[in-house]
Amino acid sequence: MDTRVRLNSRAVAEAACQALHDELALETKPGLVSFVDSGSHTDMDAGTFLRSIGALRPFFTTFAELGAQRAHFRALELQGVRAEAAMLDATCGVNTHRGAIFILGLLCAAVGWIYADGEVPTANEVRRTMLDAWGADLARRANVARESNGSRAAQRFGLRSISVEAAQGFPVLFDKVLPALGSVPTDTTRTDALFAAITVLDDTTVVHRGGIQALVDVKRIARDFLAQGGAAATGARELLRDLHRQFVARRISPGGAADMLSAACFLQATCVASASNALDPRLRGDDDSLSFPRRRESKAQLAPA
Ligand SMILES: CC(C)(COP(=O)(O)OP(=O)(O)OC[C@H]1O[C@@H](n2cnc3c(N)ncnc32)[C@H](O[C@H]2O[C@H](COP(=O)(O)OP(=O)(O)OP(=O)(O)O)[C@@H](O)[C@H]2O)[C@@H]1O)[C@@H](O)C(=O)NCCC(=O)NCCS
Ligand SMILES: Nc1ncnc2[nH]cnc12
Repeated sequence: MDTRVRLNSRAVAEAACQALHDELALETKPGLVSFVDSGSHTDMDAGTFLRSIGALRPFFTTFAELGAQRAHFRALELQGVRAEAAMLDATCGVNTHRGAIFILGLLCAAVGWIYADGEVPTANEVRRTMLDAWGADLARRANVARESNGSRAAQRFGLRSISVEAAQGFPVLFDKVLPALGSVPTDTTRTDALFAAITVLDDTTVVHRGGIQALVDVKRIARDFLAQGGAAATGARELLRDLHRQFVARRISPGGAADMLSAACFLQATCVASASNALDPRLRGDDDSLSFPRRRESKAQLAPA
């Protein structure tokens, strides 16, 4: 009997879209868009995000397949540029998911790579695969200045941009946000995971919209929130509503932290705690999905030059 695990790239993409939906659906996120309101944003609402998620689904499928094919970073980059264009097309030019495309694109590709090895992904393995396969390219582009809000803020204040986070293997995501989300995510743990991201992330969206003092303030606010017991504490609902009002009054939106939450939800759904755990049957490739023989070479050797 063939016991190899196979890649179902469409199921990986579905997990990515579900993760984006889970983040959107979480209510009373400070300054962020949900089904309740548009937070600090005047140019987008939940409908804008839903259109964006719908447009991104096929791109996540391709990211997973590119990873399975051991694609060079340049191919991922091109796919990311195309996904951004599709997002802007679906949202009439509004940036809903630029950060999420970058992070989830890399994670989908790493998950695809691991399935192509005939293995079940664990979070550690996803991180290691991403760095082994594309770490050198991520490092090379990490400090390249761009004409973007994020890059300008990072250069001006010496911040850890999304590109630096990626080059270092997303330490905020793997070391802070994913553990805070826990093995059985609930609205309480999703909220705490979001705040865990805010405590440490140099969120350039916050800086672009509110200045550097806003970043200092939101990190302190998030630390205080968690120190008081987080979303499970008595009175947390009221406190969250109050924080939401404060962020909206200052037009602050921690969009980068929201992307970290989506990425953690994706990892939680696609990865097993250890390779011996049972695999979510939806992620098994039992239809026309890609199937690959187990490879023994190192990932670095398999990556095209
Ligand atoms: C590498 C790119 C993602 C470009 O990144 P860059 O650093 O140049 O800056 P931005 O163009 O500003 O985009 C970065 C987005 O990442 C999120 N983010 C911010 N800080 C961090 C951080 N420290 N770590 C991780 N992630 C972070 C954030 O995304 C969220 O906020 C967006 C909404 O913000 P908003 O203010 O409403 O909109 P703006 O357009 O910025 O402002 P206005 O004009 O409206 O006022 C929302 O998208 C959230 O997702 C940052 O926006 C990338 O563009 C790139 O290189 N792409 C090419 C593809 C590629 O290479 N792919 C590789 C494989 S996947
Ligand atoms: N819910 C949300 N609101 C605003 N910006 C975001 N970026 C990612 N998710 C977001």
